[in-house]
Amino acid sequence: MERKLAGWFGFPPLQLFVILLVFNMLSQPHVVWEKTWSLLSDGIIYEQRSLSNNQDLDISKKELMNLTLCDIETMLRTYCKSLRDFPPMSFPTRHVHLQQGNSLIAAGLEYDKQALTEEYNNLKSSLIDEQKRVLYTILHAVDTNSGGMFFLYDHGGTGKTFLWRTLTAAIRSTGNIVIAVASSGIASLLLLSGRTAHSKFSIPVPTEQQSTYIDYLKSRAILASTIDVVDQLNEKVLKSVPGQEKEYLSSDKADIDNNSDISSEVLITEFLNSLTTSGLPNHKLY
Ligand SMILES: Nc1ncnc2c1ncn2[C@@H]1O[C@H](COP(=O)(O)OP(=O)(O)OP(=O)(O)O)[C@@H](O)[C@H]1O
Repeated sequence: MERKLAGWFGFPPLQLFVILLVFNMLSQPHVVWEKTWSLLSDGIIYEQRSLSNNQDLDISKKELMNLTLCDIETMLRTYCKSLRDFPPMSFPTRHVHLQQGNSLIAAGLEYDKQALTEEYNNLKSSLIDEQKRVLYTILHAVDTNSGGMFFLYDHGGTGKTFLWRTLTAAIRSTGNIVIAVASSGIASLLLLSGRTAHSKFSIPVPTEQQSTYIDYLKSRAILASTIDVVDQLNEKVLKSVPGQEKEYLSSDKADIDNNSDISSEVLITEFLNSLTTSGLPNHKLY
């Protein structure tokens, strides 16, 4: 099970566990948690030691489990979910503050600069001219501390995220901080160490029925549209078109390699139907 968690889709295990929870793909999350918690907590001791600048920092098993649950709870909140939604999953008994100093700054600087420099050079070498122009314009604003607000827009699949990754690697490789935020949890997964804006900046999300999350943020921040927002709008507009809606279904199945770590039970039709892929029209399988 641990090997599967580590291998699936290339997500870090903790993030993958959260995604499986959010998509209700674990029938017994607490069993998976009990069997894999040590894998999920991988990196937390290292993180705590470097945040507290104390390489001898000792963390008990109970504390480590609690810290891991805290991380899971924080990630779930970005999807408006909580560990309490998945009983009998454990809930962190308290928020542990082992960190000393400014943990946000420490976390923002905690990158392998050499690896990032290599990644930057690698990504940069394949940029097309238009991407390079945008990259250098923004890097110039950073280097000269002149500030600015840049909107990058184009059709899906034209390389915006790729450029964003190049920019992030460039800036982080020089020891500067990039705060990667997106307006939805799904979009934030595409960004290196990305979080939703409301989670990162602790923007409260209203719970009144009449006000929606989008309306709330619209009055406070400029949002870039993400694929899921575009899909929602698309659906809304299509619903307002007069006439009867007709849905065409595709027939297909996942081609699972025998040696693959991906289990066929995971790739259920409902999950495949929840995916929208850049460059492909939305679809429904049956
Ligand atoms: N300069 C490039 N060199 C190599 N591959 C690239 C380049 N630019 C983009 N790609 C690849 O093209 C694909 C689409 O790019 P990307 O995901 O960045 O597009 P996008 O504009 O962010 O799409 P969307 O708006 O749908 O999210 C990705 O697989 C990405 O790795």
